[in-house]
Amino acid sequence: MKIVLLGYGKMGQLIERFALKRGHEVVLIVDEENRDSIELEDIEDADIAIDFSTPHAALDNISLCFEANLPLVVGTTGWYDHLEEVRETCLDANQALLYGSNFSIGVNIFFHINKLLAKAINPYKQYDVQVEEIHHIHKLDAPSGTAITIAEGILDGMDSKAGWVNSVEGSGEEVIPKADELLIESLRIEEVPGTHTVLYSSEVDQIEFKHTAHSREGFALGAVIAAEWLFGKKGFFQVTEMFDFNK
Ligand SMILES: NC(=O)C1=CN([C@@H]2O[C@H](COP(=O)(O)OP(=O)(O)OC[C@H]3O[C@@H](n4cnc5c(N)ncnc54)[C@H](OP(=O)(O)O)[C@@H]3O)[C@@H](O)[C@H]2O)C=CC1
Ligand SMILES: O=C(O)C1=N[C@H](C(=O)O)C[C@H](O)C1
Repeated sequence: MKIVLLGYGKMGQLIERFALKRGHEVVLIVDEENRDSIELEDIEDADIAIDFSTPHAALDNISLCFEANLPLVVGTTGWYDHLEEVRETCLDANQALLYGSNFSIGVNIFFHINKLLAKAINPYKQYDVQVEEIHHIHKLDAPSGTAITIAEGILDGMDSKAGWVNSVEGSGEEVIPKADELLIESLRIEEVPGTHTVLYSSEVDQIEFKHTAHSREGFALGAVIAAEWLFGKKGFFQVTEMFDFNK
């Protein structure tokens, strides 16, 4: 496939490496410096775009790809407040977009088990639940997109929680969750690639369910596989639709 990379930071550069390894061609790299000079004709002949840019840039990049009829994989997080309007535009204009807060296979297995775990614990009201995410200090958004997906999975399965709230360690803002609010605690430490933990606590014990990324490689390879999966399709997809863990 001829790939346009939107964003060429930590993830964009790694995705290029995996794309080339899997026999694809990177035909254009777009970053903050050249974004304003990109015209529709620069990207129209490509097969697919992969966006790992910034929460602020992602929406503009999505519009550009829709205009150019270019299918798009979006790994960027922090824009999900606009998810519904993007979905409608995508479907109305007969375009193709696949997004995901996390493209690693391990985290997608984690998402699946997280939902099952929440449903299993739901009848046992003595357990309270909390999510913790740890990332590097350069991360622009909080909570992480992955933590939001995990929280949504828990809210789906647990009647005792109605929504989530976020607290960022060291922000100086104290967040005390109400009984029906799920706390997502965000920590920013050095160069941590991404660690997510779900904690169920009762007076007598604690259950910890944890995923630790050792590097960004799983995310990057997953994004290239997602582009291969999306190629030739039309519609609005989530990365979770690529997997069927019930087979
Ligand atoms: N879904 C997943 O599996 C994963 C998602 N992510 C998400 O991906 C995003 C990128 O992460 P990461 O690579 O670590 O971040 P980086 O900050 O390393 O890279 C972001 C890149 O985007 C560029 N950029 C800024 N504005 C634009 C624009 N308008 N158009 C195109 N590119 C632009 C920046 O350019 P410049 O340097 O010139 O400013 C930079 O090269 C984040 O939202 C992160 O949360 C990260 C890992 C996994
Ligand atoms: O910014 C990152 O680095 C990551 N972002 C994604 C997120 O917000 O969940 C995925 C991964 O955890 C790394």
